[in-house]
Amino acid sequence: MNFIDKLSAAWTRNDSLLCVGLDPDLARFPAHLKDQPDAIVRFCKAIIDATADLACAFKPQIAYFAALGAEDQLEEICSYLRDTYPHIPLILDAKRGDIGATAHQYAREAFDRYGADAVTVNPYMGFDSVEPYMAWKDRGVIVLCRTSNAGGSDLQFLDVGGLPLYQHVAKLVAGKWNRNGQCALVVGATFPEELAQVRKIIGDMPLLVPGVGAQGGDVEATVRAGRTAGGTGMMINSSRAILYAVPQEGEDFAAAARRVARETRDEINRYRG
Ligand SMILES: O=C(O)c1cc(=O)[nH]c(=O)n1[C@@H]1O[C@H](COP(=O)(O)O)[C@@H](O)[C@H]1O
Repeated sequence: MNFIDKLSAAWTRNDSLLCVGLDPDLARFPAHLKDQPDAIVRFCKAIIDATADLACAFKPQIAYFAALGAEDQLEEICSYLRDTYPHIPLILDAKRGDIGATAHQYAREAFDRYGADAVTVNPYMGFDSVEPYMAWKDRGVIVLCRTSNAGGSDLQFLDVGGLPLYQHVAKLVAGKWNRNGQCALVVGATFPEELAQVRKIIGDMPLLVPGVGAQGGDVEATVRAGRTAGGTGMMINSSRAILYAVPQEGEDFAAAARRVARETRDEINRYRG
């Protein structure tokens, strides 16, 4: 099953547009895990098990692993995800961008080494830097469009032939670049007006929408702006707010993560229409 079909099936099966981000930060781990050699694997597996029935996707952020030299732990987590929850898409957040020959190596890393269903990429270097990922026709290529950070406006709002650059990217990716129907776009939940503009341009193409939770994006505004007519079309990502939810009485970290994931999923569903 290709990425888009797998995502559609996960939206339905778990009645969820919530993407759980896996951004493991040892400094924020529970004390009993911090000193364990396999702390990252144990933490991420516990989060995955606690939220798998509430999520439409999982999104490990590669920098959190690579910074610690923990790529082997990322591999183990990815293979656990693929084996245990094969119906849930695995998105590798790597935001890669490079010349074609190098991009091909990044694609091998994402799709062959980690077995990701989709990867995030940066469009700044143009089509020949994105095309190598498309050789894996059953995988998704998720292109940065209007990112969630304030500084995204520095370039993404520049006027290009009468359109802000991010809208130009949306048109390109939904049109010429989407040869195999495997593309999606990243638009931050922190910018619901732009999210609505992008949705108008791209039809039903899926959107990865980070920025609810720790970055303060408004869930209602996000869902109303980004949903498709069918009430889907988005992977709304939350990472830190779920991973580091403060346990209430009787909860461990995984139960707290589950509670916040459920609340977030349910809040999203309230506005899907
Ligand atoms: O591509 C992404 O996932 C991404 C794009 C973007 O515009 N903004 C953004 O925050 N992200 C990622 O989404 C996650 C957001 O994490 P939280 O702010 O903790 O929910 C991080 O892993 C970011 O790297």
